[in-house]
Amino acid sequence: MYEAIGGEPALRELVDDFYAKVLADPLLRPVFVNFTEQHLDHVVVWLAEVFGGPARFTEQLGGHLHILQAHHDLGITEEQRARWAELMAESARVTLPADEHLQDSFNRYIRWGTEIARDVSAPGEPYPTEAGDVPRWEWP
Ligand code: HEM
Repeated sequence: MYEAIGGEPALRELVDDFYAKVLADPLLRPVFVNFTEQHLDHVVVWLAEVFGGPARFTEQLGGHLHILQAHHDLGITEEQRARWAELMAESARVTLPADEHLQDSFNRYIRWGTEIARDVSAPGEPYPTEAGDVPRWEWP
């Protein structure tokens, strides 16, 4: 799927387009008060690994455990999760190949991933101390 998407350059375009939308969104902007350019790089590396590209998130950025910890205690509401997924779908439509199965598969991953982010971020959830491997999304 990484190759079908267009590799890292396509994911970079996707993520740039997406975070411009996120930072302009009244519902999401408050969640991203500590946003840095590095965040963009890390999300590109994460998505690359999930979709079958290089395992750099596992090797260099702390793997699955780090991403769970990064969302701890953010208190992401269902409304924020849904908006995040909606903006990501919009960005995928304009930056990724217009292949129906690819777009569907991408959005199914996003739904799954945002539900995990919402759940791990809930107030009172314990700080994550263990996690499995970074998931690899199967496609088609
Ligand atoms: C598929 C779903 C998601 C993916 C792949 C993802 C990806 C990431 C990654 C890779 C990081 C770590 C960045 C770093 O190491 O610097 C991160 C942090 C963060 N994510 Fe997500 N995320 C997802 C869902 C969400 C949602 C739904 C929200 C909120 C609506 C959110 C808000 C944040 C925030 C605020 C941080 C920064 C935390 C900090 O200050 O360090 N994420 N995300």
